[in-house]
Amino acid sequence: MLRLEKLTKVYKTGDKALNAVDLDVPKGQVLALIGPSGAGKSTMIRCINRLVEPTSGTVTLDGVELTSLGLGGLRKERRRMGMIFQEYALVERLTVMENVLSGRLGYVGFWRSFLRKYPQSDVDEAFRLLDRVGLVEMADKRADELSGGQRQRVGICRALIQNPSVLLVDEPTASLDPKTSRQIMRLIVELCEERELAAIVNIHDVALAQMFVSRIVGLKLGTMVFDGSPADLTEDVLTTIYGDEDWSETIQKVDEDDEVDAA
Ligand SMILES: Nc1ncnc2c1ncn2[C@@H]1O[C@H](COP(=O)(O)OP(=O)(O)OP(=O)(O)O)[C@@H](O)[C@H]1O
Repeated sequence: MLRLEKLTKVYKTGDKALNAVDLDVPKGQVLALIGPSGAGKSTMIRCINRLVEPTSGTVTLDGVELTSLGLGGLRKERRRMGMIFQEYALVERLTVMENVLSGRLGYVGFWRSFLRKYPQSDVDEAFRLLDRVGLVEMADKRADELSGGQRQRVGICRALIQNPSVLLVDEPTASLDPKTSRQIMRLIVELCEERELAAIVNIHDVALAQMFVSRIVGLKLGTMVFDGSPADLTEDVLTTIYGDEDWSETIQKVDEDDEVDAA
């Protein structure tokens, strides 16, 4: 279970990016974080693993308070937080297998990681994960030979091989076409269910979020203004989060897409 209590971030510039956010994310739950540009979504994800230091408030993961840890303790706890990024952040000249195994760098010793010599159990797990996401045939390909969707699958495997308890996912589909975006969201949700992982997915595409996750949190100017199910995300709620627009198309699109999927 991931718990945020009164999490607040004020940047040096005076920008109040997060305003006393309280949030519990239980195991196995995938939560979509929506909100306009500048609402504080990236800041929230980065405060959880302390890539950005919160100004006040606490973050607790499975009973361990991350916000009070020193550097050594934080390094250890970061293993339990898998990150998935919009731009994949793969090492282009390394193979798919090497990129996946790099997720184990927090566990293996300095020399092993320097020589890229991983234990056989890690290699076996990497093969299992690649098989699960349909990429086992690609294990020896270089990362720069892959399509966007394939790269994101590698990014997912790299996060999962860490054996995390939570996934922090930043715009996973922003660079992907609509069909691949759905496949990636579906995969993330399925894997979180299978592995009982909590996940926070920062996502701009509201319809995509509604289609796949059971809980949506809306941020506006650093404050949580919505926490509910996709069905509760009405036009009025979207207006509260994003401002005045005609939202009927956005919401309607979900129903139409579901029909296409079912066909
Ligand atoms: N390093 C920084 N220094 C100063 N202010 C920052 C910094 N990073 C973000 N901010 C400010 O904090 C607020 C929240 O930004 P954040 O990037 O978290 O929003 P976001 O919801 O993720 O936006 P987007 O959807 O565009 O990525 C904004 O006002 C932004 O200008």
